[in-house]
Amino acid sequence: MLQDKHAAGSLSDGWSEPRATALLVLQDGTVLEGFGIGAEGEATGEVCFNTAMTGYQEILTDPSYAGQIITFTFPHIGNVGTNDEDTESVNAASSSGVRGAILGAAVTEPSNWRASRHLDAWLKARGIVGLTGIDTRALTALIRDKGMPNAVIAHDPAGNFDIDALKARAAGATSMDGLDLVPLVTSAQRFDWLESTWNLGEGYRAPGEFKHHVVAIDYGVKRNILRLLTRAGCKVTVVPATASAEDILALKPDGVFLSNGPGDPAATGEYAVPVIRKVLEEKIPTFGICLGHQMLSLAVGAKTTKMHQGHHGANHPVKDRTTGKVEITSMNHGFAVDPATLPTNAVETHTSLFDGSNCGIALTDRPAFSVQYHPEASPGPQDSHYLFDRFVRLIEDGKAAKAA
Ligand SMILES: NC(=O)CC[C@H](N)C(=O)O
Repeated sequence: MLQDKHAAGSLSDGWSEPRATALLVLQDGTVLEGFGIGAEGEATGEVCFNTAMTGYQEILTDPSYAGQIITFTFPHIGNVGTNDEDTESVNAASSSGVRGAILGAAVTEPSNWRASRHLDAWLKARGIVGLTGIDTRALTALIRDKGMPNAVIAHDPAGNFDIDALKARAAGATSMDGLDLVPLVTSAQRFDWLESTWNLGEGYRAPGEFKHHVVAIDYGVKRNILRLLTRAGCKVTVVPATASAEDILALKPDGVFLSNGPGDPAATGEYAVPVIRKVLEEKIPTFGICLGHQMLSLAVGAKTTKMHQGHHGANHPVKDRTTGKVEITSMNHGFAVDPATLPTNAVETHTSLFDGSNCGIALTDRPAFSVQYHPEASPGPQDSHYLFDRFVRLIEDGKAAKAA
């Protein structure tokens, strides 16, 4: 299993191995040696494992990972480099997403026609501290057994580390429980999403072609969600997580979207729930993804709990109980809605086939539904794109009912 060469505080045996330029120090005092990549310095956060085999740039730029360090179970990360399109964060503040990256194999020279930058330089530019050469299988097994630990990654090309101090910082790191991390990643101001540069043909809509107006509450929204809402015919206005219900209603939305985002949903719910309750009172069609799902669930009175190891990957099977169909989904969450706490006006529509956890709800007395996983994927399979059409149908039904 994991070796702790540093139990006695010495850095290496002094002659047989190249000197470590980065250390991963877990809260229980376990120390793993590796080679630093990306930004130098230290990163502290909760370590979770992601099992996706592709899409590392989208994963590393998903604002939902703020406050976390990702260990990739797929060993070869970085071999297609990075590019200018696969960034999921929407605004500059979202560069404060994931804090650290743990990789198995050393990063090779990029080999892909889209690559514009080596992963190492890209990580450095985004301030993400990384290390390679870690036994990520053993680390994943440890997380599976003990849950997601807090940890510090320290990267120093000279290999000078104060191990006792690092151990103390890892042990003293703030728990994710109770942390509202949305302020780190939400947009500072309202804006209309009119990204034209992504368009490569199919799905593009010029501003005049939009059929519906959706207000997206930005708890850390991913770019591909905005793209898919746009593709479904919606003009999207993104508002900060702190926008009041009055601000949102003044925009006269046909639908409201509750985005994904980082941290403990219960903490964000303190200010998000009252806003969502007012939107629901107005019977505005509402769709939530991940943190947005947790916010809708909290708004109707359900509870969220912290998961043992969370779900982070691109191959999670989920059953849509309304159709009986199984979809392979993209997931990234460390908290879950406790289905036993759902009120009678909320039904569980989706369930994880890995562990039976709640993956979606729909309200019976309001036009609102949400899913715990990421139907926009990015990365991941596109099985769940149908949910964007489901949202648009809800909007169209709402408009038809108003007109009648
Ligand atoms: N992707 C997300 O929106 C994550 C939601 C929440 N921060 C969780 O970990 O459960």
